[in-house]
Amino acid sequence: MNWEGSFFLSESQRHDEDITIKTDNSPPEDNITQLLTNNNNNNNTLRLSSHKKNTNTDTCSSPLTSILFNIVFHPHQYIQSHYFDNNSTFTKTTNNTSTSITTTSSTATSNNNNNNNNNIDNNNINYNSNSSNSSSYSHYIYSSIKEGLLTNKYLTNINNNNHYNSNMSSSPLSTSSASIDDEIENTEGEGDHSHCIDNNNNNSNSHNSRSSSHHNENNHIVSSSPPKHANNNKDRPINLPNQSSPIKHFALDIGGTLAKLVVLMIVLIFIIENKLHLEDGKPKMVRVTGGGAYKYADLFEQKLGCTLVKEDEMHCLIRGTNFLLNNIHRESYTYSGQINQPNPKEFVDKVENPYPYLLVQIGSGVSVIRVDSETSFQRVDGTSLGGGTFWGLCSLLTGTTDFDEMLEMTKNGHSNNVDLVVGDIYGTDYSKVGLSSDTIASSFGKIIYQQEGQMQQEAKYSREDIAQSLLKMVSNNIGQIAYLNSQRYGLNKIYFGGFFIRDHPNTMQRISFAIDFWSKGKTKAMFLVHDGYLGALGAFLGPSEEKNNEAEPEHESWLKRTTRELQRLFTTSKPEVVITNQKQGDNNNNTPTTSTTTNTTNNNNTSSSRTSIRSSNHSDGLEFDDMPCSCGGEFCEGLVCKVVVPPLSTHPIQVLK
Ligand SMILES: Nc1ncnc2c1ncn2[C@@H]1O[C@H](COP(=O)(O)OP(=O)(O)OP(=O)(O)O)[C@@H](O)[C@H]1O
Ligand SMILES: CC(C)(CO)[C@@H](O)C(=O)NCCC(=O)O
Repeated sequence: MNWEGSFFLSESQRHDEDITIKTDNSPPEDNITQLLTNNNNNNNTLRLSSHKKNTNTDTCSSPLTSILFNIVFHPHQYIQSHYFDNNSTFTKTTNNTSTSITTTSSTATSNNNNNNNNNIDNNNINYNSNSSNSSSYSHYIYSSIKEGLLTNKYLTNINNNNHYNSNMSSSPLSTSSASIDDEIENTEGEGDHSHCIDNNNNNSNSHNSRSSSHHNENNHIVSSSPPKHANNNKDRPINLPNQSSPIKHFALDIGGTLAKLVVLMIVLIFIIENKLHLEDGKPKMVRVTGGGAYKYADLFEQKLGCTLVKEDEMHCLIRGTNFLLNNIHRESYTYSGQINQPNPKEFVDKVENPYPYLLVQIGSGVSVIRVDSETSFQRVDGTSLGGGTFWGLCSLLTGTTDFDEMLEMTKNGHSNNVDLVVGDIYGTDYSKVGLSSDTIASSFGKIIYQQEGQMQQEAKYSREDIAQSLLKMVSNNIGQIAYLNSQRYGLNKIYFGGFFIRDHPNTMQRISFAIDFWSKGKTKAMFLVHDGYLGALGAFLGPSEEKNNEAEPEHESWLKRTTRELQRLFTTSKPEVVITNQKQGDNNNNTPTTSTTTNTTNNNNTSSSRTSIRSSNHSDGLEFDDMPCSCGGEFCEGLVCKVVVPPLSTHPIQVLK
């Protein structure tokens, strides 16, 4: 079997595609089972909504939905060739105006009762399927999710009759570069904003079709390319140029939050309906990482009948991070620790040799991983006070369950109303030991005074104060642990990943502040544009496990073939090929002699023999946003062609014990 695929990480989708699924009040595991068992039961209704505005405690939110869908199924070629190329027509009636997306095999009709109201029940789309292949609701859901249209405003009520209630508007594809929210706004209440899609099959060589769009006879925008992304560094897609066939490559990161279960549910429906788990009628493999890879292995195998390839979570995190750092221009950045800086982010154009570095992965819990080279790492520390702690405590103390709402609250709080600061104790600075009067002496330490009627001069605390104090508490603590570990191993690069960060200014500001504070300004916290997707990415990039397959010999791993394809691609588009012998990381000498591990891989080979391929049309320092790239890689914009080819080694990544 070929492991081929591409992925597409779009920051603009990240915040808007999060989905919540609620099925009765059953716990998620039961829902999954129920869903699979009662697949033909019309009463089995799933309700989807964004986690954002949903405060219902029976729901589970899904922060990773968009990326998992993108990574697992995204490839645009797939959507276009497999879905829209199958002759389907979607018609949406909005305020008595009918708009359509024309392909040819199925029909969806929208009966709009009250389009100005975002309540789901006021808008219906009856999705009438007349195609056995591509008319399933999951196709529609998937394409809508992928294009960011299934947000909180597009609450969906689905049952297995393929009757589909939604106020979903617009087409699944659009050439708009506006944010999803803008797009929603533009489409609401107006019937003629839907876009049409033509059937160009975007394979990896179809760079000429990139960003091209025109109006068809109905004056709808006809696009032969995926949506353009806002002129924002974060919105850049990442696309591997090895996508030539429908997806055979799945990767799921099923972590400690409920969210991943929701992803799992949707993914399962999608996989089953489209028989993506079968190849030539036989079960195929699905790559899964995170704790859920183990916890739900049986379920996957029983219900889908496919072989699960369990990828180790830490391996995946490191593989994903290394890939991003080595290949993606302006992936990492620092964030100012000062509040209200006008341009707090400073991007690093390219990390020439990131090793050694410390990765602090903040998910439900926190893992601290020392990465010595592309092939060696060690999980050196961890703390249970992580993203789950903030989420859980904040929920207990403020009554909201919505993560984004919590973060919103942190913006308007005054944590000094609940935190005891040095000034509260000393009345001034404690400068002798370097503590300014506004340094937090005790998180939540002021509450008890307030409750006992002391410190009456202080304002009473609000939910916002609590949320801000909690964020500071968790972030400071993680920052401190990160700093101590960086000192322990003599590392001056600390990268923070995980969905806890998710580009939230307050979170990054606090972590940066903590690192600044503890290192006395010597070390900077580094963040990653694709922070929440390291594990999923790593699983996707995992080596081919089909060692016994004759058609796919071991040395022909997916990574190697991708690399080869890249080389071929760049060679045919006549790039300037620059071979560089890269330097060792600049802080190798800092590695202390107290290190307890032995690196059994040949790091020298790994780092010195790298070949860097550059397309001549991109030089360092050039702005890449939204620029067409002549390398031929779709969406490249200078990202793909800046690829540093990893060594064609056969060693697996080694975990040092
Ligand atoms: N919309 C959201 N809903 C829920 N949690 C969110 C959301 N956005 C960010 N988070 C934070 O992300 C954390 C989960 O992060 P992530 O998905 O990286 O970890 P995980 O894989 O579930 O956990 P672990 O790695 O510990 O198994 C949550 O605990 C929460 O703090
Ligand atoms: C258990 C994992 C690795 C699951 O992702 C993560 O939640 C974690 O690192 N928790 C912290 C565990 C510790 O105290 O080291």
